[in-house]
Amino acid sequence: MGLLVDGNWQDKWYDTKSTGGRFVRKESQFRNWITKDGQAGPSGEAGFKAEKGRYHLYISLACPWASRVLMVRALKGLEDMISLSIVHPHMLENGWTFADYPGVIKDPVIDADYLHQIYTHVDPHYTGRVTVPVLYDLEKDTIVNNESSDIIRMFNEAFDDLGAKDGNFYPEELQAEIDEINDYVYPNINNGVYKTGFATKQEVYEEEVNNVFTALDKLEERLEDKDYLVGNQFTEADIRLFTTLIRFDKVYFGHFKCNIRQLVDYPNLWEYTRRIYNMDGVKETVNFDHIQQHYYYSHDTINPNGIVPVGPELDLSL
Ligand SMILES: N[C@@H](CCC(=O)N[C@@H](CS)C(=O)NCC(=O)O)C(=O)O
Repeated sequence: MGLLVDGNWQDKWYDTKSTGGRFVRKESQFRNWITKDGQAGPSGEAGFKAEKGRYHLYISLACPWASRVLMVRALKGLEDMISLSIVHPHMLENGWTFADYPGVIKDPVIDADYLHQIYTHVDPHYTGRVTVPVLYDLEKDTIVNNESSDIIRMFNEAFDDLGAKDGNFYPEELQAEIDEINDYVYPNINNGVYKTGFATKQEVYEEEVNNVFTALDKLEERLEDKDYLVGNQFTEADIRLFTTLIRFDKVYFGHFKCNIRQLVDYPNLWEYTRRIYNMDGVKETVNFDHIQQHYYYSHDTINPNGIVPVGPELDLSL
């Protein structure tokens, strides 16, 4: 685990000392948008027109943020238009790597050993964390964007005229409600499990774990008489919640000590998770081996011996 400082890799764990035991996530730095006509998107510069074969995606199958992007790529049928690299599940002293492991897909750009080389390839003085997902422009040889919430919005529509599958996960009439639920789910659940697991003070942990379960209780209620979070149709809000929920009992319950209840104890949330898991193309984006290997083996401050648990067994059938 580490970061780049002026282009130099440093092996360092997250700093929670300066924040009173709290994990504070940094903003992603590459924020350009692929658009239908190459005009600038909501942030960044123009010049990234949607074209088949021009863009490449780096992901980790373990990562819930990268998995959102992989999921939308599958749901929109973009596999033949946007190529893919998958990193090794273990993120250790060199960060994400392309070392051999079942499921790893190597880097086509510079045959990098480490993902941080892709970051310094486009910016030799980059300072910051080296995260997945990364959306790369093979034509301009640069990173377009490394923020999953942006990338899923571009995939939702930018390739529609080039043969992407039907389906709009951010329809105009539901945008306000989707934004509102995202603003609740992100701090309390998506990032809430990380704030719980990475807390280095008891009182911070307790505050965060209670937040996570208060939020799960609320969502359980919300799903009492509906199948999806917003407008009773499957939207981006569900995609963003799902990639955290599918990891919940396998890693967040044990490894991150989010253990007041298991997800299987919530009838509505558990059925909802299974419903989405069984949608066309979704289960292929979920790899429990990479998920468990990553968290339990990479975070040696939390689990120093790197023992990866065998359970729990999950029945994800409908
Ligand atoms: N806000 C980013 C977060 C991405 C992120 O933190 N990814 C994790 C993997 S789950 C990562 O690569 N972490 C490496 C690090 O923090 O050094 C997004 O949503 O794309």
